Amino acid sequence: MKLELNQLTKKYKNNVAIEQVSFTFFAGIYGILGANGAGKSTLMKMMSTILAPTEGKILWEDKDIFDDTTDYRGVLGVLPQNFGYYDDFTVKAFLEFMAVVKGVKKTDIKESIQYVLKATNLQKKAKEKMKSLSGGMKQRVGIAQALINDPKILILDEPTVGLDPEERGRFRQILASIGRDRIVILSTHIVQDVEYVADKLLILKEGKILHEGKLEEILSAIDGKVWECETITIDKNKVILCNTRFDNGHYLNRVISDTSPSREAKIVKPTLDDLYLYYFNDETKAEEDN
Ligand SMILES: Nc1ncnc2c1ncn2[C@@H]1O[C@H](COP(=O)(O)OP(=O)(O)OP(=O)(O)O)[C@@H](O)[C@H]1O
Repeated sequence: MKLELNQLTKKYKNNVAIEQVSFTFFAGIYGILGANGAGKSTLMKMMSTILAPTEGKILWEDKDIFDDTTDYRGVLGVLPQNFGYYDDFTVKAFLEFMAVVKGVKKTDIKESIQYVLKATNLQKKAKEKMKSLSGGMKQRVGIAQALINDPKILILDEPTVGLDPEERGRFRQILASIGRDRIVILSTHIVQDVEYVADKLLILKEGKILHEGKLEEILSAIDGKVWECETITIDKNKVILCNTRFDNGHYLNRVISDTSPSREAKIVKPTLDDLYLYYFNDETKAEEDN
C-alpha cells in the first residue's frame, strides 16, 4: 500500500499553496498539522482528485491517480471540510445513498452499512433523521460514508472542527479502531486531534513540509529549548511564551527559547503544543490580533 506525492505543487494564479512537496504514505494514520492557510485543504483536495496539481504527481501503487480517476476513487474515502448532508434522510438512507453513489455492489450494501454503523458507533441512530443529530454525530456519519466502500485510503479534512472536547475524544477512538489496515490522512490545526493517535505527523507551513516523523522524532526539534521559569530576564521578543500557570503560590511561565530565559529556568520535556507554537506562533498571534 503506497501513496506517493512527487514534487507536488499547486498554484492559484500567483499564490503558491503547495510547493514541491514529496512524501510517501504507507498503511497507518498520518496527521497533517498546520495553521489556517498552510495548504492542508489544497493538499487533501489534490489527493482526492478534486484539484489537479500545477506540477508534480500523485502516485497510487506507482500509477498517476489522474490517469484513471475512476479506478483510484474506488479505493478512496473522503470526508471534505464542508460536507453537505441531506437533512430529511435518515442516517441509514443517507448511507444507502452514498453506497450507491460510490458504486458499492447492491448485494454488499446491507453488510457495508452494518459495518460502518458499528465502526462509528451509530447503530442506535440508524433510523434518526440527519437534521436531528448533533454536530459530533453528523461528523460520525461523515466518517461512516467515507468508509462505506471499505477504502484503502481515507482522507479526513479538519474532521473535528466544531466538535466539543468529548466528541473529539470519541472521534479519536473511532479513528484508532479503523485506521490499521489502510492509509488514513487527517488534517487539523488542533494538536490534540493527532498527538497520540497518529503514527506519523507532518508539519505543513506555507505549502511545505517543515518536519515529518513520529511524535518523539519531531519533538526533538525543540529538545532543550522549552523552559519553565518564574521570571524572564532576557529580551521577551526572543522567547515564545506558551502559557503561564499558578503553581505552589507562584506564577510559572512555560517558554520556548534558544537560550536560558533566566537563572532559575529549568529545561522541561517538549510537547506537541510547544512545537506547534514554535512553528506557528506568528499565525496564532495574527489570529488573536484580528
Ligand atoms: N480557490 C483558491 N483561490 C486562490 N487562493 C486559494 C484558493 N484556495 C486556497 N487558496 C490559498 O491557498 C493557500 C492555502 O489554502 P488552504 O485552504 O489549502 O489552506 P488550509 O491549510 O487548508 O487552511 P484552512 O484550514 O484555513 O482551510 C492560502 O493562502 C489560501 O488563501
